Amino acid sequence: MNPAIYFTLLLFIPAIFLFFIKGSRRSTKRLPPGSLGIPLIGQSLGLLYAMRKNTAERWVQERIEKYGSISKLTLFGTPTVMIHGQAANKFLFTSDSNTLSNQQPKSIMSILGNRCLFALSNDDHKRVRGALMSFLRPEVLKQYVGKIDVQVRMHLESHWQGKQQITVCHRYEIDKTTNPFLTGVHDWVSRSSPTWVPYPFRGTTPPIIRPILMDQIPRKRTSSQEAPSGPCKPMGKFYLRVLPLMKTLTFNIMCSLLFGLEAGERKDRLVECFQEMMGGMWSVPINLPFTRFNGSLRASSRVQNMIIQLINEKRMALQQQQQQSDHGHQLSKASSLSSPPQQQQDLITSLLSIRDEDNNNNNAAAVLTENEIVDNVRLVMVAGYDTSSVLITFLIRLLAKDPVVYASILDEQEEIAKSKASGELLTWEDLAKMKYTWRVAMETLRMLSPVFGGFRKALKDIEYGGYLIPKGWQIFWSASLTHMDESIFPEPSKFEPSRFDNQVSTVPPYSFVAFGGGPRICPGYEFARIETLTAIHYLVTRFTWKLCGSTDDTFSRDPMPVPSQGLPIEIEPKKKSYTTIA
Ligand code: HEM
Repeated sequence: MNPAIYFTLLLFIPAIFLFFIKGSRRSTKRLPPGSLGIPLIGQSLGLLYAMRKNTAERWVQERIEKYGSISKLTLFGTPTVMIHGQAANKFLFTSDSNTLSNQQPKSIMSILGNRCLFALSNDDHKRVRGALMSFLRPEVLKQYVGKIDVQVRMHLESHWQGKQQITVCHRYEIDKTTNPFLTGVHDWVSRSSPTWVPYPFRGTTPPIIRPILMDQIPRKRTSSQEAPSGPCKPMGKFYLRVLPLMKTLTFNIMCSLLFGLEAGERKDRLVECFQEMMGGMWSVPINLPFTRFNGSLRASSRVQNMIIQLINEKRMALQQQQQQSDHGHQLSKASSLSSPPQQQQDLITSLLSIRDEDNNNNNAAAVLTENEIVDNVRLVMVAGYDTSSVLITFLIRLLAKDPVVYASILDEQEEIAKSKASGELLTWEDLAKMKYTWRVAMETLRMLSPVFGGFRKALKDIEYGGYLIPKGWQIFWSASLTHMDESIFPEPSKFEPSRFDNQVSTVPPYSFVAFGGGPRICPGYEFARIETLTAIHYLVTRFTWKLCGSTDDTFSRDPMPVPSQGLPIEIEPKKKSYTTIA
């Protein structure tokens, strides 16, 4: 044989050998069982329908019974592998960033921006997350317990206090010239914040004995809303809807801690834009002038402008502070990421203050770009708003239905309240004493995780559980099924807070995943804990409540759990309240 041909063949033999080996290996890997369904649509509608109908857990369970703990399907336009269980969670939360990346629906990513944590990986994710944690870590957050306490009390004062009964003073015909928003016949309702209520209220029967729901009362108030004279008489019970109220509360806490924004016109504008932005978060990402997605994108850019304005103001304030301190003393520089001074500041100021001190000079570069601050402040607002409000809402429902849990929580909270002077704020140490209350919260999250699950994307072909997950496919995990696994949580349908008596030793790793796990585990855990415990403390020590309407456990997912009608309750202030509003 010609030696040239001989050597060429010799060179190709390993490549040919590798090709066959690789080919034979690939052929041993099978795609998981299940059907991809109709292209692009697949099983998306089935899952969304089940979420709405409060049967999502059953939907996932049925798939597992049919195909086992790993199956393929199509969700939201992408071929997907659904996996579940403790081992699956470990795989998802510990795989390196060359194997899996985070994956979120397109609508969410377009609204939140491409520099938010959801979109980042590797070093960028570490750097930005580290910066956020410099504000969200417990050692820093503990300074803010008092600030959150003030927000909770203000909320109760304006939205709960005096809302047990409505009193109507006068019935008025309002014409367009008096108030263009409130034409027709209205009742003047006299409470701590008087408002007009349309008459006849919802239908033909007299409004007198009809329950009036908080958000059905017109919001617009004008100078024409002067209190009319005349005798007032009680007109019936006042119902509060818990979920919208808890959303208001968590939003206010965010505004105060993230932006240093307290009540006022600016905050009201932000609420409006924020709510519009949230409206299209899970919408079909079709960007046409009349779509929900489009409205949400526009609201998101208005929120962005407001955050940029706040950034500019806070940057100027920091520069002024810096000039003053340059005259006084030198700031100590201890670590490579210098933390902001340990005085209270908001998240934006904190993020602006973090400098990369590797270059060791006064003009060290900021660790985050302006875009990164905007996108991540917006992400924190979204991630923290829907989740904690849902947890507090479902705790309120539980306390109305479970007298044993209620009595134990009340005992714990009254003990703490008794140790405080009137009007004294709660402290970090007080929260540490609320052990039982937090166990109840954890058990509530186990049985009803606000975040149903999430997605990751395979960055290369992965072999998992004997099957192939091809590169580019997404992986879907659901918290609830591991939470209901009886080999991990015996009698999973029983509400048993003692499962969390000593979470580290009693709950195996990667089994309780309401906050996710691994490098992307929720950084807002402590924040959520402080808000929840503070809210429950003041609620149980100052009010009693009972559920109105349906008292069963139903809710729908949108995608967060929403109890029927937002959970209407009837409240009664306590005669003896340990904590008075300062
Ligand atoms: C009961 C309350 C909460 C629950 C159940 C919850 C749950 C979760 C879950 C499941 C994830 C996804 C983890 C993953 O993909 O592996 C997450 C991520 C996140 N959460 Fe929370 N969360 C809560 C409250 C909060 C609060 C109050 C904040 C902010 C103050 C917050 C900020 C975030 C952020 C920024 C991420 C993205 C983290 C990353 O990608 O690195 N969360 N949360």
